[in-house]
Amino acid sequence: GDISSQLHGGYSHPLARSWQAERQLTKSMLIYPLFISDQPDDETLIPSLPNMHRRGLNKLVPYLKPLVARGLRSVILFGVPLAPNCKDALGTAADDPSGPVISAIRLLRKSFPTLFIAADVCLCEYTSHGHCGILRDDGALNNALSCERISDVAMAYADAGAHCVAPSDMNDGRVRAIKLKLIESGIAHRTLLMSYAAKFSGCLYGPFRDAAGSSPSFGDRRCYQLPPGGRGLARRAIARDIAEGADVIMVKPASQYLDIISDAKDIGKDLPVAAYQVSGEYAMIHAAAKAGVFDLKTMAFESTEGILRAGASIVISYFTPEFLDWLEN
Ligand SMILES: NCC[C@H](CC(=O)O)[C@@H](CN)CCC(=O)O
Ligand SMILES: [Zn+2]
Repeated sequence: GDISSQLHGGYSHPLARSWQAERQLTKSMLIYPLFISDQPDDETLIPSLPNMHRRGLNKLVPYLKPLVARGLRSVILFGVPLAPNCKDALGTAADDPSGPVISAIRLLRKSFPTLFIAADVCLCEYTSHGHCGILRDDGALNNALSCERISDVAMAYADAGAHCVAPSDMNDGRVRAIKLKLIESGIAHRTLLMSYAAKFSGCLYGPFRDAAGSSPSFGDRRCYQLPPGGRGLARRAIARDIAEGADVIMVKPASQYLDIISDAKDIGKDLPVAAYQVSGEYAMIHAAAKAGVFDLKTMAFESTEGILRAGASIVISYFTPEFLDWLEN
């Protein structure tokens, strides 16, 4: 055939193959999720999430010290309130000043001055009903009350010193509500707003819900997380959150939604796009590797390279500790 039919020469050498990628995975792209227990000495393995633990305040610094030394740059905090009867219809415990997330923000800011600390903002870990907001009598989310409450929780985390607040609730207009309060209180200049803009309902969050005790007590999240087929809705939600002041747009889950990551980069070409490889994706890769389908490390990289290829430059990944080692060698 003519000369243009010959491509092999462009990627026959390993270095030339690496040049074909627009983005390479680096340690600074990784955000590591942490489950913070309200029991100070807790350090409990999470059966459904291989190698993941929930940890109390007394166990956090010793655990993170070697990871920060190996290049950990960022964490995102999820509270796991275990105290009996601490959950109510408003998720009051979410912004308890002595609660797990606010205490951990203060502790980590003090202990690791260079660590970028993001706080997930939602109510589902703290509400008696397990939904990501405040409910109406008919069981649907009360949008106005939920945005008011979510933005209050975001403010509490930002006031405590979080570098980033990340609303994962999917209430309409919560990004605007948070941004307005950040501006009004004069801390918008030091707080990054990362929106879970396109977050889909589905079966990939089970292990997380086991870990965080955040399953809905009735119904599901199909009326506020996006329908898996809703590409247009995702594009509209991404455009809306950018207009409302999001500094980073996140897509979640990741591997089953690479087209959405690509859309997010297309719509938000002037913003960094993040993707969250969720608990179900992570557990599935571990299960398949254990079953001998593929090598764990190879698939951890291959799935993440696909997420980067789609347009993400930030990855929330439970593989972060391993990547710190794998990227070193
Ligand atoms: N606020 C929703 C939490 C949501 C899971 C759910 O829908 O219950 C995600 C946390 N942001 C789950 C993350 C994961 O599965 O890893
Ligand atoms: Zn939630």
